Amino acid sequence: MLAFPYPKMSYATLHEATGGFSSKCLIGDGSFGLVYKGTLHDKGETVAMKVLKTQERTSKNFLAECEAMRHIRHWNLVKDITICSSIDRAGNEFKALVFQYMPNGSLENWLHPSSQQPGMLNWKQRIGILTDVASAIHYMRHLCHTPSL
Ligand SMILES: Nc1ncnc2c1ncn2[C@@H]1O[C@H](COP(=O)(O)OP(=O)(O)OP(=O)(O)O)[C@@H](O)[C@H]1O
Repeated sequence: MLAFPYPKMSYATLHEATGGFSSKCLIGDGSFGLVYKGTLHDKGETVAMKVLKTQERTSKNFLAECEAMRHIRHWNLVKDITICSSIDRAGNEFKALVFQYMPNGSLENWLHPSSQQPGMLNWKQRIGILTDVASAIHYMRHLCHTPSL
């Protein structure tokens, strides 16, 4: 088990929040894991949770990544709420990151809408996004070079 300095969520809480990791709650598939939308029943809060793929679950970098994310404070970067490091019902190692839920979908889909979708962003909005992304990258670069991390 990982030692983590703030409250972790249990597997049971995440299981309940997603109706047993139901396909109806599946909202994304990234390189590190599947992303589910869930509702925390005690708080009524909607969250996104990234359930790490098997090969990532044993990664020694997991805790280091969580620790780095704990320091992120930027208005253009999603906040992580907590982690779950547990054993699932089948007895396998289970690791997930829990984030604030972003209701507007993927930025990629906004920038490159499919042919069925109207292109909803004008150039002024696109330049705004460009500036925001540059600001977040600048912040992350600075954070990576901070000696205390
Ligand atoms: N906090 C969130 N709120 C809402 N949806 C999210 C959130 N995080 C991820 N998603 C959805 O899940 C998808 C996959 O996210 P993820 O971060 O795993 O991968 P990615 O950034 O799209 O790609 P990669 O992991 O390859 O860099 C996103 O495209 C988005 O649609």
